[in-house]
Amino acid sequence: MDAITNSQILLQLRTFPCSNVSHLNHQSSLSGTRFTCLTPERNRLYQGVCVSKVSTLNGHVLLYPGSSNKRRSSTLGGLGLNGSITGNSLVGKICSSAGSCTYPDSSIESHSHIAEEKIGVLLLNLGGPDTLQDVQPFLFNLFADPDIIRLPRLFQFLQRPLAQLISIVRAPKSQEGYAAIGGGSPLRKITDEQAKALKKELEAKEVPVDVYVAMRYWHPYTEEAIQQIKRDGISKLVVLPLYPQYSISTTGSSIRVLELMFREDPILSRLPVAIIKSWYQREGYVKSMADLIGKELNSFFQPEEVMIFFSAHGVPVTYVEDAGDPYRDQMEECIYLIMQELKSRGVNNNYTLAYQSRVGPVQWLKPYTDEVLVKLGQNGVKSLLAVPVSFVSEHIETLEEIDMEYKELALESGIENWGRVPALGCTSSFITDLADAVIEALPAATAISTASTSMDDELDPLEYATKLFFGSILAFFLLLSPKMISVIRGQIF
Ligand SMILES: C=CC1=C(C)c2cc3[nH]c(cc4nc(cc5[nH]c(cc1n2)c(C)c5CCC(=O)O)C(CCC(=O)O)=C4C)c(C)c3C=C
Ligand SMILES: [Fe+2]
Repeated sequence: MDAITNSQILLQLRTFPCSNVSHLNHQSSLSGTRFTCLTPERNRLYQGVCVSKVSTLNGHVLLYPGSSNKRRSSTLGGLGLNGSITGNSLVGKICSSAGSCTYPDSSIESHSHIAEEKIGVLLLNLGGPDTLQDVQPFLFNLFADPDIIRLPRLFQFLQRPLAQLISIVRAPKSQEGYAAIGGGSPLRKITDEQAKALKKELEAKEVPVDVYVAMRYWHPYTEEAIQQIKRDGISKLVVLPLYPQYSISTTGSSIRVLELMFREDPILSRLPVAIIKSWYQREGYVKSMADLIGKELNSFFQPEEVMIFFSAHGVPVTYVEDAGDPYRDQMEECIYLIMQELKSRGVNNNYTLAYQSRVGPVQWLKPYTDEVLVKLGQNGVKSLLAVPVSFVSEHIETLEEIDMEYKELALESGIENWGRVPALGCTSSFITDLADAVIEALPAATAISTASTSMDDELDPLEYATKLFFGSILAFFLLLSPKMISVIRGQIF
């Protein structure tokens, strides 16, 4: 960026795919030089206003501001933390507020301010226990999340006691799993390595950033990362979940926590933020997955005979069917894109998708991984390549559930040749693609909106008290009922 003067660093894009920008058709009422940019990757038009000049540097498209110092609207993806969840509409989009797009103040203020711009990248992940002693408190944090155990509003006051109960009952089984993979989760170490690799890659692309790791249920907690971001004086932030597909229970939960923190803090609420909600459809990711699959297929004696078995983390079916979680749609599209890429390379293997890791008595997304493995074995499939597709790092569900439990089940069911594709980790083509995603998101960063969200909808106090009273009585009897206790013991854990 050495050749760019301060006033020129307004916006920076590199091969900006329009699918990553929300509300492209929105027309600004403010005057400014129009521009159109044909994105080389997808051959789509990218349009905007209020930009006086377009040029390129180091492969980045630079958009220069108009002369006004005032806040202004544009058709660039203006971001808030309160993007709504609407099925496929999230596909490939950066979180957008209500469709209005705003240049962040920091981008159009004085030159000296721009010169001080410090970009931060916040990696979101789930977190995992470092030791076996951490397992129960980690599980408590997880089950206390209203995006993981989704209680009706009336029963939400039971969230923490229920989390305490479930975490204590579940802990021994989880501890067994973590003990089998070395006594703790490798997630923190791998995520730290990914953070370092991303920083290095962005520096190589002449976009210096600080990268932070924000775990949802264990250290380093999201709150810790955000405090560090404040201390470091970050002036623009890109939020990048390490989940390729969006789910209410993963990316959605972390964003909700961020939203709460940002809305309450006068400094954070003015910080321009861009959130990349999902990125499973990015060419770099799809190609990196196809590379890994192709490589593992070649380790089989007869690669073309191998069934490619995509195993995705499940979610309860109500998330998708009642709460509008786009996770299943995104997962199916993701598998389709990976298979298209493999076909273009001459790989025409049979493939299937199933969902793993269900917890509790409710129905989860089907088909279930264990059931499909048994059926495939019974149907005569002899070679199978498992592809974990919800995560980009190794953790308990790849190292223990897939490599141990599912492998054993598959071999017992008649499958003779078993293989598993490793998680992407720090694969260089993947890290490069994440770096590109960050660069593409930067121009759309905007300060959090102060508009109210659905979370602000308050109940009438009398209605609330009544519901609480009757809810408590009902919950008390439910929890004490012997039938309920046996259901919890027998079916959930
Ligand atoms: C009970 C509900 C759960 C939902 C819904 C859920 C969704 C979900 N989770 C991941 C990724 C991970 N889950 C991990 C651990 C984990 N998850 C649950 C429960 C739900 N997950 C539990 C109880 C646990 C603890 C482990 C266990 O006891 O089985 C992890 C961390 C693994 C580690 O190594 O520590 C990840 C990562 C996704 C992607 C997802 C929805 C799409
Ligand atoms: Fe999980």
